[in-house]
Amino acid sequence: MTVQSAFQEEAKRIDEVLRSIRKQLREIGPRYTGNDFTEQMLEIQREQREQRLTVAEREPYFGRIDFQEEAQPAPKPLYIGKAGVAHEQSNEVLVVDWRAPVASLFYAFSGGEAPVVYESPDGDVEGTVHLKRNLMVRGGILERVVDSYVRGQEDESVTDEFLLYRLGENKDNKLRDIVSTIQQEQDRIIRTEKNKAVFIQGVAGSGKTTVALHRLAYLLYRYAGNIRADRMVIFAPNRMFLDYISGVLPELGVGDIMQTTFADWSLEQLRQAVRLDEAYDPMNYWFEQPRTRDELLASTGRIKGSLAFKAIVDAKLALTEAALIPEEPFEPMAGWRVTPAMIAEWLATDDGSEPFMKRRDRLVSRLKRWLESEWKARRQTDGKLKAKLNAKLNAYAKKIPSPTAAQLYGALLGEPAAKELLPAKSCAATIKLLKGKLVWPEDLAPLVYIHVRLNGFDGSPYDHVVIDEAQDYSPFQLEALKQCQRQPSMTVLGDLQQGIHGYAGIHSWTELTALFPEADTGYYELDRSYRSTMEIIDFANRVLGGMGDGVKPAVPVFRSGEAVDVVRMGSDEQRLHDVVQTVRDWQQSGHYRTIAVLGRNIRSCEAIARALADAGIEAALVQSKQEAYGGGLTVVPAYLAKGLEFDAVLVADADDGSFGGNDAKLLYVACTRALHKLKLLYCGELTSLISEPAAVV
Ligand SMILES: Nc1ncnc2c1ncn2[C@@H]1O[C@H](COP(=O)(O)OP(=O)(O)OP(=O)(O)O)[C@@H](O)[C@H]1O
Repeated sequence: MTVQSAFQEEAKRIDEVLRSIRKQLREIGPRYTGNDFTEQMLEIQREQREQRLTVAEREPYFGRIDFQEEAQPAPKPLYIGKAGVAHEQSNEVLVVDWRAPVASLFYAFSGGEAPVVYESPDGDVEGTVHLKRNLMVRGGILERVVDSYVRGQEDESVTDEFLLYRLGENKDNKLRDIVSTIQQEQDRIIRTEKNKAVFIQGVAGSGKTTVALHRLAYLLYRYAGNIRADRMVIFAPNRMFLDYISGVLPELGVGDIMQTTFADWSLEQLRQAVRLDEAYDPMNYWFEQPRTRDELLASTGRIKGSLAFKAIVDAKLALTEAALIPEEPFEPMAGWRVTPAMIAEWLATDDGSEPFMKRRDRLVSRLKRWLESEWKARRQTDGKLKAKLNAKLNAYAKKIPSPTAAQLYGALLGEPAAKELLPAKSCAATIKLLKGKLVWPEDLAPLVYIHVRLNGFDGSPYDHVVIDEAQDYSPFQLEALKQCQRQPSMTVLGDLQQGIHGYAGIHSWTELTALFPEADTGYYELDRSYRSTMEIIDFANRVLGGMGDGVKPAVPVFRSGEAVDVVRMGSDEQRLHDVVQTVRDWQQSGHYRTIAVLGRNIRSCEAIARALADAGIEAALVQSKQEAYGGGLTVVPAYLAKGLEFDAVLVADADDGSFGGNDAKLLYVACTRALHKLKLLYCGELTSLISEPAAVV
């Protein structure tokens, strides 16, 4: 078949499918707004169907795979799209949902005539693939048809032409879905079973965030009825990042998933009983200037996030639990007596995993009931006596501890065990803050952990938890989150090579994987980077290369672009002048939709933003509390750009004063934000992290 006739064949089919979709949309009819419960339920289903059909109307499908099941006489074409569609009358499947088992063939197939297998609910299905075709449909119009595999043709491997086409496009201010080009290694992770803690170590731009979001959509489809979107949660590093990723799930037909930061979530759980101390922003402190490895390792954030610190917290909680049983009996009147042994027995009959405060409340109710029954058994009637007995009960109940998380944490920090781990100065400072109901980010994990142990989790246990940028999490944070699930079902993703928050986060994945039983844990690595050109990835790999053993270089997809420029400036003034000129040139070229100027710290970025403003160039200066990312031209400290991407990136201060020998990860993060164009400027000495003189012009 010629390319032209293939195009015509597909264009005809698209028209037919679109006709069916539009007919079905028309037939859905007017909205129901009445009070009948059954009708309301049906209306929810109609609404969901309408949403699916609306997505399908924009782009009914993006792929076709011709699969011949074993024992079948001929191959059958299967069209894969974001939402499954059946014919309105015959019920024939017109489009297969990308999450359906058979669709995995489209993603997993890598060429060759050998039989392939996919897992269906009824068992493995074997067969052969005859055609793999990508189709690009925009606004209902077929624009491109690319065959990546045709059985019997000489080149039997699947080509990446369609992927390269997608990667070459410019980006706007929102991350996009990748359903049409999910790669085999990504698909494997997306389709991993639910009840596991899945860890993904992936190089910059390997699609970790994207994969995690697609995995949520997959789990909701695969385990429909068993899990719910409103019992899933995504943890991201900051609110701006949440805004950046906010478009992906709706595009995949998924709503209602909570998306939050660990800080916001913890403060919510703590019912806003404390606030973050605005006077201390750890990022401003740690990124103000280069820091040594020893400084990072000795940071109080690392200690408070450690399992050793959690052990102290657990010991304190155990003592609090033991104190639920008072030393004295409850004896409101001579001969009316409940002994500590009886109380211990009452408590022991409770479910041991019940939060302390619930057990305490239950105990007090039990004592009340006991008093009532004694009252009746002894046929008492004197109202004054009753009031006296109740007062005694209240006084006794007061002796049973009921601390808040902040009180218990503050008490713990005053004890020798805490001071053995933490500097006494730090303990005293935290206690002082707590008195003013203030905390630092590093205190949130212990506090929320204690709170949940004391009071229970506020809400239904989570069906699935996603943690993005997990290299910045501590073991204690994960322990706090584990408490909010009945069984581990998590997707935990990150990149140790981007672990720039070494003062709080992990230094090896085993710090987190060890928290789960091996049988419930999956670990995957993603090495291919889809974001940047080969030139940018090679350059970024060299920045990391200086870190020595254990570095896994990113493997680029074969997408070539311009060389990376490293340019020396004679003075700081000249440097700012060049920033303005470069930005102006890039904007005028019309090649880039998103441009970022990155600086080492907020001071450097403020100077750049001023220089741009003086030149009449509008730019958004991003600070740590930024809520949204608007695209266009952005000036942002490198540490806040993590997770984002831009068509063109200018690193404005690549000198050795800004990026010291210990800052390879930070510079790597900065360089890997660029899709198509990367330029670095420096004054004086170039940072030693860029060792390759050939790269310097
Ligand atoms: N299979 C794919 N097809 C097309 N684009 C892809 C694919 N995988 C990833 N990408 C693109 O690569 C870019 C990087 O993806 P993403 O941000 O999810 O990566 P990441 O691993 O989380 O990156 P980082 O760690 O640097 O933040 C995005 O533009 C995404 O759309």
